[in-house]
Amino acid sequence: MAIDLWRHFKKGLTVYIGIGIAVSFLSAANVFYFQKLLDSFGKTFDWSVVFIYGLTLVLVPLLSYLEQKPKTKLHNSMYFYLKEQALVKISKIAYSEYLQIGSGALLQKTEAGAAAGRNIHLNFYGRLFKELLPETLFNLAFIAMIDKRLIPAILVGYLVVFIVTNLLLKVLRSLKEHALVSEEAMNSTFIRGLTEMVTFRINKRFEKEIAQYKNMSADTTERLTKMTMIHEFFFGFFAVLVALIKVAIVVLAFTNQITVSLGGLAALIIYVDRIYTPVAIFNVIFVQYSLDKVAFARLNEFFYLPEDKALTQGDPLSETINYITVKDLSVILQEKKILTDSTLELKRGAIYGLVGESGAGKSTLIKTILGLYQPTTGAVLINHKNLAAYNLNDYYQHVFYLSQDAPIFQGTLKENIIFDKEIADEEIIAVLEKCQLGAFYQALKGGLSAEIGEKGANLSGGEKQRIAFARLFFTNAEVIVLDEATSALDETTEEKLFAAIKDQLKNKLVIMITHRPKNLIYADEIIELKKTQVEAASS
Ligand SMILES: Nc1ncnc2c1ncn2[C@@H]1O[C@H](COP(=O)(O)OP(=O)(O)OP(=O)(O)O)[C@@H](O)[C@H]1O
Repeated sequence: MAIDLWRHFKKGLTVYIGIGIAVSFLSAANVFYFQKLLDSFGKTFDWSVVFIYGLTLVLVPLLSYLEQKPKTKLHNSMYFYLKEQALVKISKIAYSEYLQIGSGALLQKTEAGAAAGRNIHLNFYGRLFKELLPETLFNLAFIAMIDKRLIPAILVGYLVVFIVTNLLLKVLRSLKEHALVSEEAMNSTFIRGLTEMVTFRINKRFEKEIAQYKNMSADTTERLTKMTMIHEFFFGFFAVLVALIKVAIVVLAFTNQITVSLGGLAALIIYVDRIYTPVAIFNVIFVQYSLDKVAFARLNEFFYLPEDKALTQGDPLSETINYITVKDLSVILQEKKILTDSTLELKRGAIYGLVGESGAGKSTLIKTILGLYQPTTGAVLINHKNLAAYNLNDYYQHVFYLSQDAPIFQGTLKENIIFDKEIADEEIIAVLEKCQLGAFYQALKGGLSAEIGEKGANLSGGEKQRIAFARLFFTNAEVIVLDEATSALDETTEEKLFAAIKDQLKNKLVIMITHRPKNLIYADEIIELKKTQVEAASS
């Protein structure tokens, strides 16, 4: 899926470019009528010329003001739209691809890519079509109306300006490229430092990290300063070049080598600025464009990553899930055999305790049952029909899953328990009591609206697990998957929690991964997973 900003912002871009073309035309026409006025000075007085001159003069600032609205709208919405699309992509991306992208790197990629996408469409192509091209063409057309013979000389001027400025900009480009690379490296060091506070502090890594950041920042500052100086030199140099052309025109006119009226001469001097400035601007924005293209291409690579089509395609699943069968299942991930020929028969109404040494593949088995990983061979059957034939979004209506990683997200306590369901506060509070979180809730400032930090910072591991567990009371799913969901709880709390959820688990198909043999008393059947093989054992 490539992002087509042209199509999405067609209306805004058309208005923006349309107004720009009108402004360019009116500015060029204004000089033309100014020349007419000068040439008729002291001879005739034509009201219509004065009127058009005045009108072109007044309309330019008016339209320039109106242009600010589509421009500002596009500037913000293009950037936000690209980031919104990154969220849409994450919602559909294949799980195995998702695992390969680091969240820090993705954050950087989307920030830089969204800004680059906006620059390419608005600041490069937008400016080219609304300003640079029309300004050049309209002004050339009006110059031709003064004297056609000037056009070839102006075109030679273009060539000279283009070649000279291009040479300078090659240096600018290489500097910008290096500055971008060092800025990226700085950002990763920065993000790493902010997110890995505890690991870096205990391992005494911060000193090195800060020194590294300091060095990089000095280096980048140096490059950015150099870049600005070349920028400024470029515009200064360009201004001298245009000044020389203006002097040449005056000399040619005064030595009668070109025949031109006084008004024509004044107009020519103004036109020279207007026809050469777009070349200079083009050269500068082209350098930025070629760099932005790289950042935007990187974001597009992310947009092209495979999506999990099974999320929306396939048969609907409305009937209750009574059976989950794992049949001759093998899973290979990154050329590593994780599961081999595993076979299991699971029924609704039973709790299955899934055990096995660390790395045996318990989570991988669960994730394959959840449709996150695809079987390499064999299949997962839902009510005796291949899971691959079903639409996963429908399947997830029937599934409740607590992962072994921190299951808390940034948001309020209430959101973390019921997501966007509508449930009375008293009901939620009663569930918190059942989940052994009564005292925690009483002490919490802000109650259910209290903000819980990213990944549940400020909460103990056990509190996080119990909050996530509270979700179980608000689900209608008949398949319950608990992946070491109580590993951080002490035995007494865990016992109380299991006693409280007993009724919730009745008539459900429950798969419970656990490393604690004691927890197996809750299981009707124990499944022992050995490395690369699943074996069903008796309860
Ligand atoms: N996406 C992946 N790509 C490659 N290898 C993976 C992937 N996910 C897991 N593995 C590997 O598969 C093996 C099984 O991992 P898994 O997490 O399923 O084991 P587990 O039995 O749940 O372990 P634990 O009890 O420690 O949580 C491990 O060796 C792990 O490194």
